[in-house]
Amino acid sequence: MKKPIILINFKAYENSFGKKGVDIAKRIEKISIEYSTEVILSVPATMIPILSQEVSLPIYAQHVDSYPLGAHTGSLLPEMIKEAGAKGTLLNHSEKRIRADEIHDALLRLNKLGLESVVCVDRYELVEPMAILRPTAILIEPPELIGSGISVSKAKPEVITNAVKEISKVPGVFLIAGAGISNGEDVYTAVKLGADGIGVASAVMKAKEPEKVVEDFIKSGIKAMDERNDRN
Ligand SMILES: O=C(CO)COP(=O)(O)O
Repeated sequence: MKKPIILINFKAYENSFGKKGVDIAKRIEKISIEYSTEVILSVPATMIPILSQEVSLPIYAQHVDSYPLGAHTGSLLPEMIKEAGAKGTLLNHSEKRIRADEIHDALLRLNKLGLESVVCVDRYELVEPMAILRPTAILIEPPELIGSGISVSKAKPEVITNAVKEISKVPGVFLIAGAGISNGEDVYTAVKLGADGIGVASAVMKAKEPEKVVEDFIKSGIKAMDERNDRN
């Protein structure tokens, strides 16, 4: 993953899929290329094949099941998203919680397949226990702020600073902060507090000009990383 990490969760908005989904992905790709950075798009499963072909950005699923291949109707398995072109997946988003044993099993599979993984947690006490299962990154999001327009950076900066302390115990796992991220200032603050980047959905997916919002995020993330002397 490239810092500052900007992860956009498409969720299931009306413009998350179909032609509108491709259009928004392409607009984000254009901005990302302009700033020589990388924006991760976590998209509905149906969009993985087309977006993996049409845009050069890393495409993630939003969830995978941990069942083995076989008789499991309706399942989305790590092998399937890999074959569809995904580079990784979110796991345990607050809108798609799974059990700890399922997270463990899914991570084993994903790591074996060479897929990246972002495990979501709702509190800092879960950062270290999840990080030792070796995901690529942990995404910390207080659920009450998700979709609120009030950012974790402003409303609960201590969630980020505590999570940063916890992640430092497990070298090699990135920390992403999210929930309510709305503007460049929110991104700047999150990164200055020690996060490797941000996760966002509504501020981008509901925007009239999503590429402008993403540009503001990228510029602010780069500025904060440069001030930390920590950009790669
Ligand atoms: O859930 C989120 C990203 O995974 C955050 O959602 P919002 O950016 O809408 O608060």
